[in-house]
Amino acid sequence: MKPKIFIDGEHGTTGLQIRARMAGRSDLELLSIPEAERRNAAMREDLLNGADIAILCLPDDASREAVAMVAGNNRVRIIDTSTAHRVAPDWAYGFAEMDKAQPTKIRDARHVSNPGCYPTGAIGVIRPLRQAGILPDGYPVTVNAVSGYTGGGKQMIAQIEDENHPDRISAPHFLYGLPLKHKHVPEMKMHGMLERAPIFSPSVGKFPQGMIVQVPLYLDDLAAGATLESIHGALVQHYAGQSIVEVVPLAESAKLGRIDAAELAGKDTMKLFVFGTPGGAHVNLVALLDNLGKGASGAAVQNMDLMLSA
Ligand SMILES: NC(=O)C1=CN([C@@H]2O[C@H](COP(=O)(O)OP(=O)(O)OC[C@H]3O[C@@H](n4cnc5c(N)ncnc54)[C@H](OP(=O)(O)O)[C@@H]3O)[C@@H](O)[C@H]2O)C=CC1
Ligand SMILES: CC(=O)N[C@@H](CCC(=O)OP(=O)(O)O)C(=O)O
Repeated sequence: MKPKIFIDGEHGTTGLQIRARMAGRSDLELLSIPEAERRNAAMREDLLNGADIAILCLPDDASREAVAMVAGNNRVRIIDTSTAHRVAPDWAYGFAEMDKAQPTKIRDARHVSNPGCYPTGAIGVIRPLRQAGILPDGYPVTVNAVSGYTGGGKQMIAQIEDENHPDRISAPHFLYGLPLKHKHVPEMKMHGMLERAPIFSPSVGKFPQGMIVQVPLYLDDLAAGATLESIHGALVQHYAGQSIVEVVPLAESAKLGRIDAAELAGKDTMKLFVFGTPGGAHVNLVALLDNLGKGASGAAVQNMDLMLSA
């Protein structure tokens, strides 16, 4: 029998992209709710309970409600794309490349939380350096990022694309999260293995999909002897043997004059760069991804496939 998959929130930004990735998959049976019934709790509860894997593409509160709807049903496994369960100890964090043991944890989990888009980039560059002993305890990490506007879901898409929207956003690029309490900070801290919460400054650009996450570091505040090469080497070693996260060779990065935030739009991969001048004092770690690809829907499908491989 084919595994039954229900995407709760399938008519939203993340849900639609997951559905598009599943189109043409003859190995799955997709359970679907008509768009007009998307908030019909009784119908959702039936579909959730009829699924082998339910993928939640909902706001945090609605995700918690959906999990409660299947609480008595041990058969249903869940992938939650919201922030609701990303630091919950009994949920597997769905970033398969962050640790050698992670694919097995995801494969065998009943509950998987899909990582945030920004944390995928930040954890992607920070965690390998923590594990390699290069980024010391207590280092004051900062994370600066720009996202495509689809990261704000249907509401922000309308604010940017609809010229008649009452709360229209016309800025070509804007900062937000200004009180420095963004909902992604706890997962960056936990899964980045950081002692101190990073200072996270997000922004949005007037392009639909794509993301740049930057983590600049002072070399002389890292472990003794840290260089561009040793940092790059730690990333290369960490990501050896998989095909989703690419660590761009130092020589190639050195030739780049600029990074295009939308370069990986439509792709489910992530590129990591190490920038700086040999012998210089600073290094800038950069992650490039699609906020809806490896940052959301691509990762959800990757996690679903891992879970189905159990
Ligand atoms: N967009 C992105 O880049 C990323 C998003 N995520 C996360 O994915 C989740 C979904 O985000 P996104 O797709 O962008 O959001 P959207 O607003 O685009 O879509 C959410 C969908 O959920 C529906 N919905 C809202 N409340 C309920 C409810 N109580 N019961 C049933 N359905 C409901 C919405 O319906 P309606 O149209 O009626 O509001 C809509 O169809 C969020 O938790 C978000 O944080 C994670 C990573 C990246
Ligand atoms: C541009 C924008 O608004 N981005 C969202 C994050 C993307 C998202 O909703 O994803 P998570 O579920 O990972 O939070 C935000 O900053 O709240």
